[in-house]
Amino acid sequence: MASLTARTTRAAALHRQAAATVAAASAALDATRPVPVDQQRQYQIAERLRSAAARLVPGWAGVDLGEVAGALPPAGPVLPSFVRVGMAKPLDDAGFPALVPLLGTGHLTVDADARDPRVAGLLRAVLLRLIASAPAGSLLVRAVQGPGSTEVFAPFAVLADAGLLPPPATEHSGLRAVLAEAEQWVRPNAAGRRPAHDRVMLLMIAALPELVEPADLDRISVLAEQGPAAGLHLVVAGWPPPPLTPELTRPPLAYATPVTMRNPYALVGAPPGTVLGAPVLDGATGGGPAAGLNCPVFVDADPGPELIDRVCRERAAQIDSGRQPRLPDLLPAPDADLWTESGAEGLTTTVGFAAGRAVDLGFADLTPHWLVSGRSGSGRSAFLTNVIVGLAARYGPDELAFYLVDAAEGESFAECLQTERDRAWLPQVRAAGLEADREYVLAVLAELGVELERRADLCERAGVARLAALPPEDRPPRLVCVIESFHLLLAERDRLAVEVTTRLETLTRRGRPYGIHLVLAGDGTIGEGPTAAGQGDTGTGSGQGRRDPLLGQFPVRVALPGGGGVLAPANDAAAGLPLGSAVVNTAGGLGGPRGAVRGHERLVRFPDPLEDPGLVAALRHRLWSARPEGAGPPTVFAGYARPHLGNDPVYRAALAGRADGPVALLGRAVDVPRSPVGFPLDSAPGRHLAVFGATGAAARLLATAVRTVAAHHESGTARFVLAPLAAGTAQVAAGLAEELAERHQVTTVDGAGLLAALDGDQSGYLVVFGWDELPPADLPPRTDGGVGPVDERFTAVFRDGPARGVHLLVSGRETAAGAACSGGADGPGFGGVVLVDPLPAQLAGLPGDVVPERLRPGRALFRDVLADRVTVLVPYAESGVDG
Ligand SMILES: Nc1ncnc2c1ncn2[C@@H]1O[C@H](COP(=O)(O)OP(=O)(O)OP(=O)(O)O)[C@@H](O)[C@H]1O
Repeated sequence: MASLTARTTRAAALHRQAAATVAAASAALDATRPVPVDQQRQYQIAERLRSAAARLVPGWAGVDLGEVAGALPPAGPVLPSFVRVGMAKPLDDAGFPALVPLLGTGHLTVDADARDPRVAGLLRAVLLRLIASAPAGSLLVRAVQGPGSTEVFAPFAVLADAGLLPPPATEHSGLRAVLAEAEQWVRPNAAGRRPAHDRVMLLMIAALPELVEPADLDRISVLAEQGPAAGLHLVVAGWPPPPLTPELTRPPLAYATPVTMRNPYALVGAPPGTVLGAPVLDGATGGGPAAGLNCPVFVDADPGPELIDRVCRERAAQIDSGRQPRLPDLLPAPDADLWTESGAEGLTTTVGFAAGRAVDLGFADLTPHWLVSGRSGSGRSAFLTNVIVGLAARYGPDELAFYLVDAAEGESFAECLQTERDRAWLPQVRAAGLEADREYVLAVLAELGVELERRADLCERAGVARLAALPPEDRPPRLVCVIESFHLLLAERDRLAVEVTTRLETLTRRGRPYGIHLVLAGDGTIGEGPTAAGQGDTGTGSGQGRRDPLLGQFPVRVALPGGGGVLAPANDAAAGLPLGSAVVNTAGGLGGPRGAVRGHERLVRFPDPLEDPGLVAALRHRLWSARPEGAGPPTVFAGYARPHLGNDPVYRAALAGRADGPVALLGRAVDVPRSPVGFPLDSAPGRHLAVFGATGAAARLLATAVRTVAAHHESGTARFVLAPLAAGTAQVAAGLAEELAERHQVTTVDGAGLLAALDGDQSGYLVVFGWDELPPADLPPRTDGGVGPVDERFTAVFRDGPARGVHLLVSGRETAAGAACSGGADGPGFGGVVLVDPLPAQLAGLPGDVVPERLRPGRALFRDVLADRVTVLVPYAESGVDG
């Protein structure tokens, strides 16, 4: 016990002795303050240096921060090369700004760290000057603060959201992460060249964290050597580190201007590559005399949190509002070669700008599908157009193909497609659906499903798991399917909605390795977030708190104004977004702690591509001119339009005498290739056609079908008997008769005449407008007591008419459809039945589970009874052949 007490007493005495020695040494060192030799000359030199400094650093980098008030000076046009660290005072009443070179030249070290409040103040002043004078987005800052210096960067916190200054690292691990980032910044590229950054990175270390290791110090030394040539500059307080052990002893940093803290002033050493004045005693480093500024420098005081906060807020706002990007900012340089990018590993384009930096987003393994949401007028079309033209400018048709679908009214994708005024299209677009039916969307998804299987098969045969592993010559292009106004597809929760969802689930789940990508865009009701209508539900009925299986396949979420629903419920990053901005999140919408920097989320600004419509048109023409030889335009399905018979390839072939047997053409299918829908009138039993619907609409569709049948016959080789039995059909029949009579034999008859026409054995087409008007009043009623025109003479036509070249082509009211379809008890009925604008109840009465539950107005359903197939179609425009 006695010896312990003695040891403690001795230790205390030694401590007191050491403290006294330090105090004495400090006083002695302070007494070495350089004394001016010639006072008069000092005044003159100080004056000259003051005006030189004002010229060298005219703005924020040199201003007296204590005098900044009212309106803040603007940022400079370029990054400042020098920055003020304090006032050099050769005499008490003569001083000049002490400037040190930093950005573009080297580094700054301070021997004490930021636990010394003067050092903390100096660091804040230097950082404030640099941030305030740097043009928006040109300076990135990374900060490290160790124990006792944890609040150094706190007043700069608002810069975190602008992406300029992430929260400082405080732990050893954070230091290592920052060093790794800085090393990445200076790392030579594959060609061995230093990276040519368009920005500068500033790494500020206010104090080294605890537990730093010799290897960390070595990394800092190496960064100092490599940094200036690669746009990295260091400000390190507490360097050289205290030489506690030989392992922790380090020489001054390369290219650094050293500042040595004294009391109450500091000494500024010679900047890299220069010698200043006479040697000063560099007692702090123990390194003996070193060239430096031969007078004391009073380092700049802490600018105070108010000024820092004001400046940072203003700069953050400026960066945020920034220069409004324009479409060319998103595109490759106009004089760059076209289509140089490979899509093997993915597709990438610039979608906007954050803090003055381009934000790229792509379709790749980790980001295979995107969900884009925004209220009407939020710039959704603008955002999508930017993406489409951005990709089209980078990847040629060998690398990329688009399917573009918009379910809503509007002019979407018009910039990508041929129009009457401008026949140029984007050569990557395969098919487009405007104001598309839900059936069209389903057809697109079905086509993609077939393509998925084909690609899976291709990969399997090549023994690879991904498209990217195929040899370039065998690798099909990546497919990007954009479905705009997606919310309309699932608004009705019927069978079709379920089918759409199921197909989407398959495609999104399995499409990734095969280069099939989906972009679903919709209003604020899609998604899982608080503003989404379904609260965790795409409309598929899979909500109730469970993760929606479809949405789960979309790691990329883009929230435009009003579209916060695609972000996670707790992520309100999209609240209050202005037009022209979007939150781009690549983590399925997940947020993170407020204020923390979210590497997976960016608030971007994007341009209105049509601000200058000539730009998109010029690009479209350039890409179109470069299209592969023989490439045709995309097939465009416009849901608002009626197809023209004159454009139908089958009809054209018939007119040119190149068609096979006679076919009654009905319209174009609601499918991707817009297939002509026709019913062949060959000699097989049941080759009779019935069209049911409102009298006028059914009659007109029938008349057009009859025209197409006539076109299949050489002049004078066909006979037509027209029977306009239903009220209001005479005019249609008369128009048709007049037209047909130019090339064929035509007779117009009443009910009795029709029956008489059945008596002969001549071949021909019996065209009845008003099938449900049979039997006519002037004939005796049916003998079997039933309704409808079953009569033994009709029975014979049904049974063996086609074999004799006799076909029934009839129209009737929708109410007659059910009774007529069976034809009669004795034989096959109509082999082809068209329902024009059918009601849901009529559809429900049809056999088969592929029949839709309801159709959009202006559509018809064709049931090929003989082939057991159902097709939704758009009937031809009633003007017939105006092509
Ligand atoms: N980045 C932008 N900056 C400024 N204005 C924009 C921007 N993007 C779009 N706009 C303008 O906003 C309006 C709506 O844009 P857009 O048509 O792209 O939105 P939308 O969400 O598709 O709307 P809607 O669904 O009603 O068609 C247009 O007048 C467009 O010119």
